[in-house]
Amino acid sequence: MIGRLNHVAIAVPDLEAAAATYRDTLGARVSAPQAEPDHGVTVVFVELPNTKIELLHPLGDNSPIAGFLAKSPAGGIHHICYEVEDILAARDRLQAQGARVLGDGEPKIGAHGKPVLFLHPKDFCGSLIELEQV
Ligand SMILES: CC[C@@H](C(=O)O)C(=O)SCCNC(=O)CCNC(=O)[C@H](O)C(C)(C)COP(=O)(O)OP(=O)(O)OC[C@H]1O[C@@H](n2cnc3c(N)ncnc32)[C@H](O)[C@@H]1OP(=O)(O)O
Ligand SMILES: [Co+2]
Repeated sequence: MIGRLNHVAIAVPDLEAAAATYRDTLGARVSAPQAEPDHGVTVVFVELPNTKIELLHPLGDNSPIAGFLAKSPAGGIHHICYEVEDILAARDRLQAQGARVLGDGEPKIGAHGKPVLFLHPKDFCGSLIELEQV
């Protein structure tokens, strides 16, 4: 069901510093910061030859990544995103197997303009999973 690795997301306490680290120290191509108010984050994309890194910083009072950064103030890997061809079919199959789909279970439009869903980390080896329909 899952396909390519779309991105790995890293929650960071200082977005500008993290972008500079990837651009200046690691020599990667990084985007300008992009506010995603529907998701409670500001994101910088790092373009790699085979995938993307998503640098995430909390936006607003109820950011879903605030608790994660409170527990890991230096930042850390927050989620991995796999591509799926049919996100509703994937959701239904996962729920039928007992997996918890986060939020109201309906896909939202993600940072790449495609529908996304999140799966509870406790159901997937301690890793938060994002599914993106491509
Ligand atoms: C930019 C848009 C989009 C894209 O297109 O790419 C994005 O990526 S948006 C990214 C941000 N959005 C989300 O993360 C949405 C889904 N996330 C959530 O709903 C919540 O973050 C969460 C996963 C339910 C966690 O909520 P929180 O309130 O922080 O934590 P809890 O205390 O309820 O956590 C329960 C349990 O899970 C552990 N946990 C939390 N976050 C993670 C994580 N990222 N990876 C692994 N484990 C995580 C947490 O430590 C708790 O464990 P215990 O302490 O053992 O109970
Ligand atoms: Co993401």
